[in-house]
Amino acid sequence: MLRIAIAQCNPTIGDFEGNLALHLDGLQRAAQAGADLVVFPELSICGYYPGDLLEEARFLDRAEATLQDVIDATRRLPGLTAVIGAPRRNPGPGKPLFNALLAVREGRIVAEYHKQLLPVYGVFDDGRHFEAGPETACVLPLKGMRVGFLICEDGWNDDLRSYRVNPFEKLAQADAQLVVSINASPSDVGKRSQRHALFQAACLRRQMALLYVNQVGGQDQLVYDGGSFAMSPLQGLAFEAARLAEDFQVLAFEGGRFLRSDGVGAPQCIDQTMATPEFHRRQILLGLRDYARRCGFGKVVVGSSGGIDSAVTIALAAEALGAQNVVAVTMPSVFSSAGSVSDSETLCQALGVTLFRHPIADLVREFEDGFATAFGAPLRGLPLENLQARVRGAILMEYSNGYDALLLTTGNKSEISVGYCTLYGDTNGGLGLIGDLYKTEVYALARHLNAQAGREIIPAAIIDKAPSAELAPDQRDTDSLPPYEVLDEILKWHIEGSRLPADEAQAAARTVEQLSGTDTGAALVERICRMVARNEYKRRQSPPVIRLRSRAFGSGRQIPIAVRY
Ligand SMILES: Nc1ncnc2c1ncn2[C@@H]1O[C@H](COP(=O)(O)OP(=O)(O)OC[C@H]2O[C@@H]([n+]3cccc(C(=O)O)c3)[C@H](O)[C@@H]2O)[C@@H](O)[C@H]1O
Ligand SMILES: Nc1ncnc2c1ncn2[C@@H]1O[C@H](COP(=O)(O)OP(=O)(O)OP(=O)(O)O)[C@@H](O)[C@H]1O
Ligand SMILES: NC(=O)CC[C@H](N)C(=O)O
Repeated sequence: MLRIAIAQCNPTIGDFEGNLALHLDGLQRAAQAGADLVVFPELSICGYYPGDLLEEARFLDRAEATLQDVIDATRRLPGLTAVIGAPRRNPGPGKPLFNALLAVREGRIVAEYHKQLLPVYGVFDDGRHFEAGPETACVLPLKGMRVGFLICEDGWNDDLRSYRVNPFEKLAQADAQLVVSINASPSDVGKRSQRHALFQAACLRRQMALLYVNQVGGQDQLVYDGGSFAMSPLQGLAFEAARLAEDFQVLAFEGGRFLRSDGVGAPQCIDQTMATPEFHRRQILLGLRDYARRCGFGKVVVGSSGGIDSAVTIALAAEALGAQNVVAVTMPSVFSSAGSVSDSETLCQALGVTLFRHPIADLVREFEDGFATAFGAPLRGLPLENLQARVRGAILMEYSNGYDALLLTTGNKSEISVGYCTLYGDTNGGLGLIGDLYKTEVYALARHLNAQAGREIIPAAIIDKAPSAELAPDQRDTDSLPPYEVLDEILKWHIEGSRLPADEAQAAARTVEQLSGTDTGAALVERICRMVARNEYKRRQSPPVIRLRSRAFGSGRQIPIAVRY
């Protein structure tokens, strides 16, 4: 019987002392539990993905020193093999490094495996710094069992056949009984079930069991969800660790089956499935917490308009960081409705968030006068609308500078897509929480947050009011845009396409097909697609948004700005 510990941890890129502490803690706990094997995630020593930090000699030296410290620590823990991830220098031709898995025991490296499949698509860029490892299986005999190793993308080709090499198949040919895969796999809607389906098919096809250990935590716009799992052809999904939280678990493996750590009976497999709004909530909470913590912010500030986007942002921030660490600012102008202030007050009272009031009418008037005096013409129309957003943006950045609070931007994916937002105005900020949610999904999340809290933390008045930027008299979003129910379907069809779940993809395609049946409908679809293309420049200058779907704006989507298309 093999006793295996899963160290589902949250390493910080470049925090070598912190990452060493995570490893030492994992080793200690594994030894105390009598484990034979403890498994950490991909690049656990330095955190995934360090990008061009991998080009810095000091970074690599520190990674090497930390790895050595972990190897040395195993000397004091006889009988325990640790599987860790680290960059390794490539003495041969090609890229300067390997993305390596090291099995270490009693102060020695007993197996070393180099990732063969280096993803260069979406948010991944492994091929930028790493050389592919040799196309051979790495198998370590352990307590009479043959344990084979893979690193993340290596396991994704058994079915997809996107690469010429198939490391999963190679392990089957090498008679591995148990595959141990170390991963840094970011989560998005549907990713968990995609992983399960893909690996379940591979395990069945090759008749091998799998232990999949994933990193957890937020890294810039990406969130890694953990959800490490054990799977076997005999049992299917036998165990799943916590999702979107650190976890440490011990299982036993014998006769092709995963068992409880004491070797008696099947492990308890708690269903970690989440409804979509709950996944959105949990992913955003973890993303914000880790972003703020890693960047050294204890507090955040948000402009509170009395609208749904700022309300959901404030509610999520209060849950992630504690209401005492969130500050909201209401900044009424001459066009603001009474509700913009009173609804902000009700919201902030319900959440326990401090609300400051900073009217902007006088400031806007000063700008108008200055503009007319300097340029000889009055400021009217869109420039005047944008000025209000920019004055608010400047005030929020003043607060951010003055009180060391991270400014959260409140844009949703619908408006970011079509550029319905003011550059250097409401796009100001360091991080966007709901920028990967279409407006209709923001409403769903608001309702979910209320249901979760068991009370109206987001007042019904905010959920029920017609969306308005309140930058001109009686303005409604529908003056410039189609209703969000229609806009969102067009955008989902255009931006997410086949990456949507089948039912959503069909609904979006159906809406676009119906619209395209009339001249005005077809023109609308065309106009929206053109708006998306024309506003790439705004997105390029906007803050990162927490990624919730595979096609989030940001690092995984590369579209040139200065194009005619
Ligand atoms: N290709 C390019 N590369 C780099 N920069 C480029 C550019 N094209 C324009 N620009 C610059 O961008 C400027 C235009 O962008 P910008 O100043 O943002 O202004 P613009 O996009 O013209 O207007 C903002 C829109 O967002 C709406 N809005 C504002 C605020 C809040 C909300 C809401 O409900 O959330 C909606 C507002 O009603 C209006 O429809 C140009 O004057 C130019 O300086
Ligand atoms: N009166 C205001 N006081 C404070 N902040 C404001 C005010 N109006 C707008 N903002 C800030 O600018 C952002 C954009 O707001 P706007 O009302 O123009 O559009 P929105 O995208 O519908 O957002 P929301 O649903 O939050 O109103 C708001 O989320 C908020 O952060
Ligand atoms: N780190 C990696 O190799 C990630 C790629 C992989 N297909 C995933 O998202 O899970």
